Amino acid sequence: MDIKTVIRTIPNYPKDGVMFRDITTLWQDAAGLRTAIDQLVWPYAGVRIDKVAGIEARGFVLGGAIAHQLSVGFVPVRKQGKLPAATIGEEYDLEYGTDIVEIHEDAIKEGENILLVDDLIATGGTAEAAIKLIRRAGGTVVGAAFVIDLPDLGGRARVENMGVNVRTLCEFEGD
Ligand SMILES: O=P(O)(O)OC[C@H]1O[C@H](OP(=O)(O)OP(=O)(O)O)[C@H](O)[C@@H]1O
Ligand SMILES: Nc1ncnc2[nH]cnc12
Repeated sequence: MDIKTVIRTIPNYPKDGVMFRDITTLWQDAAGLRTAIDQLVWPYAGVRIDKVAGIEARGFVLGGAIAHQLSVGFVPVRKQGKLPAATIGEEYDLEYGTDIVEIHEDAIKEGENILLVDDLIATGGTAEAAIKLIRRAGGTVVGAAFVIDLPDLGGRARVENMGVNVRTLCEFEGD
């Protein structure tokens, strides 16, 4: 099945000029969700993965399903102030201003292999911050998996320049 055909586009959301790629229409399609999870996971067959890290909020849905499929644990990468125990954080740039993502400081152990998961990569700023966090915690990022790539925004190259292998399932040009 063609994953791209079940991703809905909402023009001018959340603001004028943005073509919002809405993955909820893929999630609500049983075949679409199953296909996306299977296609994201199969390249990592035979690769040692100790945990999946998923980025808030849409990366939680996909990352949770992938962790289950791989029979490994899941680490939430959350926006600042949402995690209850001691955290480490990393700042990243937004279009206007900055934000911070955090993980629990005991979520990843030295030497663990981590697969990073999110729904979409745009500028790559969020993924870059998550990779820095995982590395600071002692983890090795063995791959970064996304359903959607917005290639015009350069995120894939940014993450690959950090030495991380990137897997994406479809591209939307012109964002
Ligand atoms: O590559 P980037 O330019 O960093 O953008 C990609 C990020 O933006 C979206 O999340 P958003 O920050 O909108 O949060 P949400 O999932 O909580 O809505 C998306 O789910 C990625 O996490
Ligand atoms: N165009 C877009 N659609 C959905 N999520 C996004 N995150 C950043 N850009 C996006």
